[in-house]
Amino acid sequence: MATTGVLEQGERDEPPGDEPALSVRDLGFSYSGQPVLESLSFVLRAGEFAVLLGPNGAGKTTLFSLITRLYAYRQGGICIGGHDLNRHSVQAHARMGVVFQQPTLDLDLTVRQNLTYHAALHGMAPAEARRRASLQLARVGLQDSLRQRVRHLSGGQRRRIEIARGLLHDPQLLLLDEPTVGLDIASRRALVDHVHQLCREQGVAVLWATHLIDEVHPDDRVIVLHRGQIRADGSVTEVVSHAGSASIGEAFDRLTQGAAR
Ligand SMILES: Nc1ncnc2c1ncn2[C@@H]1O[C@H](COP(=O)(O)OP(=O)(O)OP(=O)(O)O)[C@@H](O)[C@H]1O
Repeated sequence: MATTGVLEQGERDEPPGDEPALSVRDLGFSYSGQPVLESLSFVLRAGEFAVLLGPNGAGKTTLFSLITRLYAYRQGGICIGGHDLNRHSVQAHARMGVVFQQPTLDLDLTVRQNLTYHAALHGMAPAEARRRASLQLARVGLQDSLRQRVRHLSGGQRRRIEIARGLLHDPQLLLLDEPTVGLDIASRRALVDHVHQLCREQGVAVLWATHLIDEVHPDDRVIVLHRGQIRADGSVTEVVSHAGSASIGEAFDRLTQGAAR
């Protein structure tokens, strides 16, 4: 089970470069005194694809809200590329891309405008922004859509554009919160396969949150979250064996006491 190696956090301004893409240490969080995350610890290495698998209400979005600093945490720590999120948030977030559960593209702008606007927020010069937009769009197979208005694209294409946007500033870590919501089965499968390929080709670490068991690939690392606690963390084989089950679906059911059904 992959639960070791969490960093001593916030000790350095410039990490040496071999730091984990993401390290979460003893993280806890409550809404109005009601605990929703309890002592979460895990480390995500460069190029690793991890599925954060949890039923509705497990705490996946809350975890993402802490990593993106929508909410502040007081218990535990988060480091991105070795940068402590509370102490060096600008450096930490420069190394992270996000695809939120709710789409956030401007439908009335073109694909290029959406991407270059985001690049400007990251301080990129216009020529560099255009170069990177073309590169990332080609990687998601949408190089011909630059001048199209987002409103005219399909749900699957829009999600790919959000992924291209998340990768525009060449982050070490890509977070995706239930990115297949609203897509049909074929588009879902294509998107999952596609992000696996990006992960392999670009070496970016991916944390993919979902409650859908069929989005787990056989070689993935799986972190099972239930009621704010990590119930298992390891390869598919390890999680299945840990739960004493015959398949990852059965293991998920057992570890979440059927909450996923
Ligand atoms: N703003 C909030 N105020 C109070 N409680 C909240 C708030 N947001 C979420 N919760 C509660 O925190 C728990 C975790 O919710 P969260 O949205 O993080 O889970 P999730 O795993 O992302 O679920 P889903 O798959 O349904 O999005 C749930 O019990 C939820 O009701």
